[in-house]
Amino acid sequence: MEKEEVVLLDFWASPFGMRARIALAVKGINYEHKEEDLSNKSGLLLKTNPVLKQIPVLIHNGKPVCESLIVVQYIDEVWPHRSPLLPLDPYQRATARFWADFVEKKICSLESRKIWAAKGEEHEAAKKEFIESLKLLEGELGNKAYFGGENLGYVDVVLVPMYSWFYAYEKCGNFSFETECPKLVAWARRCLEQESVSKSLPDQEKIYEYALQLKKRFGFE
Ligand SMILES: N[C@@H](CCC(=O)N[C@@H](CS)C(=O)NCC(=O)O)C(=O)O
Repeated sequence: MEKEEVVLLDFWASPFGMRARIALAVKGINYEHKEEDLSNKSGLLLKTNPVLKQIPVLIHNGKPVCESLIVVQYIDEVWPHRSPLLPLDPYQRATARFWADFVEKKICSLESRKIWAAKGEEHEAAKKEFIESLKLLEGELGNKAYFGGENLGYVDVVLVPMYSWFYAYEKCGNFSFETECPKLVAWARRCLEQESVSKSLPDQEKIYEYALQLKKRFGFE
């Protein structure tokens, strides 16, 4: 088999980049990691994602794949034999995609950033909606170890990066995830026992410091 060339354009604090990192780690793929300076994007990023100019971009044998949900699905399809992420059954696949889409709309949305970036009523409303969404996710998790069942699956890979931001959300939002959603916190800790996750997620304190810098930079305080 010819040697594969896999490159990931990434940014350390990005939950979207973390998804790609986890999926590659789960599959055991060797790749070149290129850290982007998002205030001074590389020519390679502009060339490989000319439409959105965002990370992550997975470049597989010279061909770019953009958008983290699509990147994770691509990784699963190209390397299907090791640790499948999406279920084989079409209905279960559709269900996993539904919840990944839910995470995208409710957990990773611009609205949820108001928990750490906004004040007053805006902040309270964002916090309430965010916690309600997490509780719905807890319901979907049920008594399973992972959203994927006994093993890490697509929804786990899509959601768990947000755990690295939870501490920043808690500190800025003045609430406790452990109190609000204990089952989800236990799930996140379980995911972190897997090396593919622990080595892909940055330290929560570092993310908190970064969130404070962003707040200052965008004039939120
Ligand atoms: N929907 C995209 C979101 C990616 C995204 O927001 N990337 C951010 C970093 S967290 C980025 O590249 N920002 C630079 C910019 O928008 O100029 C995905 O899932 O990949």
